[in-house]
Amino acid sequence: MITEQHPKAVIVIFGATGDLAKRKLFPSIYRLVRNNKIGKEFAVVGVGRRPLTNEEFRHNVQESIQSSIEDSTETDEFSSHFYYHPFDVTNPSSYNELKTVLHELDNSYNTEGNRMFYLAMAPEFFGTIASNLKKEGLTDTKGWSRLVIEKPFGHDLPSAQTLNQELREVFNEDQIYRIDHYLGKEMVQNIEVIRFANAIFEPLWNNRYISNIQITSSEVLGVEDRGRYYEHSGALRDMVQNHMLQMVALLAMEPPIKLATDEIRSEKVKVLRALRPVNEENVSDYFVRGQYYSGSLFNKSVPAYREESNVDEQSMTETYVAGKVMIDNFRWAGVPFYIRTGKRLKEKSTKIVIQFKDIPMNLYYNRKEDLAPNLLVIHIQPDEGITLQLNAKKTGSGVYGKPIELDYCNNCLDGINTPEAYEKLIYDCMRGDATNFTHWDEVALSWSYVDTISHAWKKEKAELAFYRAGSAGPKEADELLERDSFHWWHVGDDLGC
Ligand SMILES: NC(=O)C1=CN([C@@H]2O[C@H](COP(=O)(O)OP(=O)(O)OC[C@H]3O[C@@H](n4cnc5c(N)ncnc54)[C@H](OP(=O)(O)O)[C@@H]3O)[C@@H](O)[C@H]2O)C=CC1
Ligand SMILES: O=C1O[C@H](COP(=O)(O)O)[C@@H](O)[C@H](O)[C@H]1O
Repeated sequence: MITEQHPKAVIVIFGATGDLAKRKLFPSIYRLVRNNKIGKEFAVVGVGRRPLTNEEFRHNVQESIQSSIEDSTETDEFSSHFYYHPFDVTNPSSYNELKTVLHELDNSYNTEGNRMFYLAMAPEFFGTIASNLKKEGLTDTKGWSRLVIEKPFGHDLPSAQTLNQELREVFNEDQIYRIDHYLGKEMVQNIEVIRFANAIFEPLWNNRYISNIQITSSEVLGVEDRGRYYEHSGALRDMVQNHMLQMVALLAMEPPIKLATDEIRSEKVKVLRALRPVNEENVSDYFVRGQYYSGSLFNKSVPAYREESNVDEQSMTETYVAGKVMIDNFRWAGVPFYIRTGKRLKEKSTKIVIQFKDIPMNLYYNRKEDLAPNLLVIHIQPDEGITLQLNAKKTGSGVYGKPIELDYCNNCLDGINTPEAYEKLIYDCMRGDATNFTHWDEVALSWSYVDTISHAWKKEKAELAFYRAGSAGPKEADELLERDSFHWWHVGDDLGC
């Protein structure tokens, strides 16, 4: 049930001394308060093992929100809603004390027994925390109890199934909010509106008019201090299994009968069910994996992946993936969805390009040149907007055409400060709107698609395409499209913001 504005709750953050809490969660809660999305009826309890006092914890919270502060007089009031409760989450006896704390805060902040348990910790703790919450009665409350879990949700289908069973012993599916922060991004949410609110696109949104769709998510950062995690994950599990396949699903799904959580999720599930499986024999026809070697970015030398800390010097982990995803259904048969994502690339950019088929005959364009295709570009980040590439008459005499771009920039408009993905998702969870969280069926189907690829790669150890840090990725990713007579588009670099 979606509740109205100003939801009330006690938010328990497990992992409150960690990186995610500091960089994303505290600032997001701050912005929700500042923007009057949540009122005074909330409290946050941080859990971690470090022995901090409430004052020290509040100081950390204040530090983390520095860049979002508009009025510094508000920060003491804001941080006074934060409490710290140190314990080791594997110790069952500590949960009873937490229960008492939550009960007191429910009363002091009039939160009506509503509780959000946010697991910002390594996934091996998820099952233990959930079962202790139940055993010690923290979920027995007169309000709602919701569990928010961070990725990774398992590392393959069997481990995800085990984790899901553990969680489902305590929480129903509709109490579990699996975060995919891409679903909180403004322009990812805009995909549905662009598609379903525009008469000019929806009739063309199929294999009769679209030749291919390209989704690129490129990063400048390397693995930073996450080598230990990333070695077992790689770009396929870290980005493709979740964010990239979610974008594919949103682009390819049928219009839902209404904008309700279950309807949208069920349309996404149908897309994931229609993904053409890749197997050991054909994996190299569909997917390329790469790893960066040393190079330079913004005039600074950067090391190879194999030289990063906590990374094996013979590592075969992919830091780059390019793939051709086929959706075998009526709407999309024959239309490749090309995806690519990688670390240490030359720019930070997430973009979707929809390339329409050429018109049947070229009357206007310079005959020696290829006709410029119509492109619809959805700029996800850092710029947010839409570009439509059309053909228009070249000024002057003659009947020559030239490609022109119609740009709309979402984050250039005065006064518009796009909310952070986490800000929106925390708010959605507090209001009970699970639309932009992933349902178990989506997670399971994505894992089963990705698992066959990683099994195939394990067997064929040799195929790893190396690319220079600071480059656009391995040439093998270009060849993947060239085989289909396409190429990656690099369009509308910025929207003039
Ligand atoms: N950081 C990011 O940008 C992103 C992170 N994630 C996911 O979010 C989760 C957290 O990531 P991140 O914040 O980076 O991790 P960190 O390693 O920075 O933080 C881990 C947190 O867990 C706490 N912790 C660890 N063991 C215990 C224990 N036994 N009992 C109580 N607390 C414990 C630590 O507290 P203490 O040391 O005080 O015990 C710390 O607060 C991970 O699942 C990660 O994959 C997902 C997307 C992005
Ligand atoms: O989930 C993850 O996403 C980030 C990229 O997110 P973005 O919002 O900056 O595009 C990625 O760096 C990280 O490895 C991955 O775990």
